[in-house]
Amino acid sequence: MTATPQDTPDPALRDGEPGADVPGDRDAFHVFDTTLRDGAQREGINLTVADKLTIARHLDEFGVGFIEGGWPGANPRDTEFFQRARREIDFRHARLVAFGATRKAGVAADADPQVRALIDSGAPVVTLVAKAHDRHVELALRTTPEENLAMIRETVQYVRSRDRRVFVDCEHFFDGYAANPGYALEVVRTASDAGADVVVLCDTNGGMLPSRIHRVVAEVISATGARLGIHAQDDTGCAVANTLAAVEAGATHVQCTANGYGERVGNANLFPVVAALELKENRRVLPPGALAEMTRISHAIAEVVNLTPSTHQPYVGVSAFAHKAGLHASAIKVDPDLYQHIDPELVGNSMRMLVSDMAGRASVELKGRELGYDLTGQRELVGRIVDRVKERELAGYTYEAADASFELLLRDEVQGRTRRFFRLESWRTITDRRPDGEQENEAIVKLWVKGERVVASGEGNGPVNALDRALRAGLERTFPELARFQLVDYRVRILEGRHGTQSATRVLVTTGDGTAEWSTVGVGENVIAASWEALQDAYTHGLLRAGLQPTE
Ligand SMILES: CC(=O)SCCNC(=O)CCNC(=O)[C@H](O)C(C)(C)COP(=O)(O)OP(=O)(O)OC[C@H]1O[C@@H](n2cnc3c(N)ncnc32)[C@H](O)[C@@H]1OP(=O)(O)O
Ligand SMILES: CC(=O)C(=O)O
Repeated sequence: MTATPQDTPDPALRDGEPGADVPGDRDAFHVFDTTLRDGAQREGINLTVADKLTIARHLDEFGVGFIEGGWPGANPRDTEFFQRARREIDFRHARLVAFGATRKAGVAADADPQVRALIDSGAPVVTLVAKAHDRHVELALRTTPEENLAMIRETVQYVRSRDRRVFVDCEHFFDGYAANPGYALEVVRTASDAGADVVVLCDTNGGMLPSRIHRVVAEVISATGARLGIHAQDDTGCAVANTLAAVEAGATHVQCTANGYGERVGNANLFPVVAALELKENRRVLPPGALAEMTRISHAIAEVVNLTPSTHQPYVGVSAFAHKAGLHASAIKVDPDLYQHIDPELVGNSMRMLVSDMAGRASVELKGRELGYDLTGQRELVGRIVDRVKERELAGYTYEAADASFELLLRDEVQGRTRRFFRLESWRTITDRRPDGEQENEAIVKLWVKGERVVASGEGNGPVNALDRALRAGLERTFPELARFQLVDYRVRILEGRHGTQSATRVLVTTGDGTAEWSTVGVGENVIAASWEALQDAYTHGLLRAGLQPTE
């Protein structure tokens, strides 16, 4: 076959770092990311080429060793990704990996268009997925066990002959090993002897538990001497544990995805895996300083895939170091280590205190400190704040999700009086359904601002929007800062469903000014009253943030 320009790996990726085969690297531990291939197999993720390039940049910056970019030749998007990644990304840490299958049964490797596409991608590393379970060979490939071994051997040899480094993903390895260990081991030996650098044992159906993974990995190393990797799906919720168990048994290559995205319920989550290896096992698997960027990188990738970051994700979730229970806070006041497994800053996260009806004095004192109030030694004041929080939470307020409303409550107690930028005389909303079916919403607010009575009105697409506009109209002349405030999020919850439409309503509002966001809460007999209260707190907090002093 005549050599085409793509027959050699991209020159920029060929020699030295980052490159194809780097002398000495064979012994290094591999952090292999497959967000762009297996992660993209998650329901609900639909990445453009631009999204994939952005994620690849984030992963390279984080310091993973390998980025599996997709399956070139399977779809135009993945093919284009490899062309553009080579041109547009100056990889500092990672090597780009093209994923594909072994040659088809009965077809020569160099004549199989899917295998050619792997070479044409220009990627210096190729992962070949191979069948390791004899039942799959028979039913899915519809070929003989011997032909499957030949498919693996010849495809690895062909890709090696084109100067690519090869990893072989043994699909369904653990199930195959349970059913026919002799054949599964033969697959590993065939791949390794043909020149695969790493033979990756895959728990494709994700049904394994850590003890089994540990035992099998140890047995395969002892029977074959091959360098092994692990690829664990998360169907039992054990993918991270399974990955760590494989490493403990001798695997030196871990395949993971950012935030655990992947087929069905997902893959081993990259972030807890690398954090465990670095912080618990004391293994250096990332460049120095990378771990401290982990929370930022995790959230940035979630943003690109357009999924809300999981608040409860280990290490990087916003709740990962959030403390709600009063007893915890009282110990944390003495030493944060008493209720935290690591210092959150090691992974770029931070400790947060939550104030709720489960808080005690220590929670309020620590939260006060977080907000810039020193409440040390003020037992009576702190006790009063705790009591008010518990009373208001009983009435339906929730302060753990509304820091700004809590800060106003705390400020009022510290100052011993309530001062605001405006005082409400009354508000009214009117919703009309016209005969033509259109709706009109209007609101009127009567306020006192700096000693003056202000009457303002507003129209909106709903009564709350009209009320918000009327409030802004009444205040904007005195407080032009309000123009910067934007409603970022608005959530309504009915508190006592059993009362139907008469239930109490809680509204949570998040407001931003382009530099920060803050959340406020309101509770009322209806959604408009609750919204008014949350909006009032939102504007008050925003004006305080802007450095203004309340007068009313
Ligand atoms: C466990 C994993 O997640 S592996 C990754 C799976 N990812 C994907 O499937 C996403 C991308 N896939 C695709 O776009 C398509 O499936 C393609 C382009 C790869 C193939 O499409 P098609 O040619 O239409 O085949 P189809 O998807 O119906 O079936 C897969 C074929 O690959 C064969 N195959 C499956 N595994 C292997 C293997 N390890 N080695 C060789 N051939 C294989 C199957 O036997 C089947 O062959 P057949 O077409 O002769 O029946
Ligand atoms: C290769 C792969 O994604 C799997 O076996 O799950």
